Amino acid sequence: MSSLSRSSELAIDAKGLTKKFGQLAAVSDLNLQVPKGHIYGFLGPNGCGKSTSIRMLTGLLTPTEGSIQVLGMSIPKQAEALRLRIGYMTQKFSLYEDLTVKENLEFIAQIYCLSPNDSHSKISKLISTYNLLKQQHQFAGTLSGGQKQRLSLACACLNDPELLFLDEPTSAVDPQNRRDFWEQLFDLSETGTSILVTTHYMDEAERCHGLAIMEQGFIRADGSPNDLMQQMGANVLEVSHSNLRELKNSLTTFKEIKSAAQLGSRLRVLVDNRVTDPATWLRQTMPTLHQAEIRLAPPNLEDVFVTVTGQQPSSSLTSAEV
Ligand SMILES: Nc1ncnc2c1ncn2[C@@H]1O[C@H](COP(=O)(O)OP(=O)(O)OP(=O)(O)O)[C@@H](O)[C@H]1O
Repeated sequence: MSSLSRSSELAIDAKGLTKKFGQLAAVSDLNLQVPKGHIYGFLGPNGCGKSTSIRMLTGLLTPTEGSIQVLGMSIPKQAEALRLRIGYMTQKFSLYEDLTVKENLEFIAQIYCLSPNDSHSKISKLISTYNLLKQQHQFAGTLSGGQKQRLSLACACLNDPELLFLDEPTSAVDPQNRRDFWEQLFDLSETGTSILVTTHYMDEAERCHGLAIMEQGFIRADGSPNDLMQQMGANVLEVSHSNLRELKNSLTTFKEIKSAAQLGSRLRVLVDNRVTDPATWLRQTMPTLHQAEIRLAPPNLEDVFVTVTGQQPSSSLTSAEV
C-alpha cells in the first residue's frame, strides 16, 4: 500500500513527539498511528503524559519536537480548521455549571454556528441518545457525575466529529455508568467516529481496538490488547499455597520470575517464557511447592503492564468492574 493511501486511512499520524516543560520531558519520542474508525487507548498512571499528548494532538500545545497529522491536517498549523472536525472531552468535563443541560448544548451549537433548525434537531436527538430528557432544564452544576459525563459527551458530539478525544472520561462515575458509556463509544465507533481515550483502568483498555501503555512520558508497548498479551514474553501461573507472603518473597529472587502478586488466596506468577514447562520448573525450583496446586492462566493486560514497566500497577491503575 502506498504511503499516501495509508496516511488517508489514519485519523492520527504522529511521529517523534516530544514535549518538554523546562527540564521535565512530559512526553518523549511518541509515535502514534490510529486508523480511522478505531477506538485507541492510552493506558498509564497519573503524570505519565496522557493529557499532554492529547493537548499536542488537538493543537492546544506546541510540541518541542516531532510532527503531527490529524485527519490529514498538519498540527498545530491547521489547528483552527481541525477544531471544527473533532470533539474533545476534557478531564474536568468543562461544562457551564450555571447553564441548564439544554442551554449548555445551545451555547456550544452557537459556537459551531449551527442554524436554528439544525441546532434544535441535533440537541433533541443528543438529549434523547444520552438519556438527559428528565434533566434538560436542570443546571449542569447540580447534575450527578454520570449525568455530567453524558452531557459532556453530548457536547463533544454536537458537531458530528470525525474524531473524539476523551481524557479520562470515566474516572468520576460508577461501574454501571462506565459500562453504559462504553456502549455509547462503541455506537459512535460503529458509525465511523475515531476515538482516542485515556484511562487508568485495565479493563477499559482491554476494550480498545489498539492501545499504548505509557510510563514517564514513553510508550512502553503498543498494539491490540490481544497482541500485547500474546507477545508479553511471560507465562502466567496461579499458585495456591498456605504461606503466600513468604512464597512471594522467595520467588521474586529468581531471575526467571518477572513478578509475583497476590490475588486473594492465590499467587499470580509471571515466568519468563524461555522456561519451557513453567509449572514443572516451579515445582523443581521450589520443593515446598511439590504438592501445591499450580495452574497455567490466560494473560491479562495487568500482566502486560507489569512485564513492560517492571512495576505492579499503582492503586490508580486498576482493573475496575466495567
Ligand atoms: N503546563 C505544564 N507545565 C509544567 N509541567 C507540566 C505542564 N503540564 C503537564 N506537566 C507535567 O507533565 C507531566 C505529565 O502530565 P500529564 O497531565 O500529561 O499526565 P497524565 O498522564 O495526563 O496524568 P493524569 O492521569 O494525572 O491526568 C506531569 O509531571 C505534569 O506535572
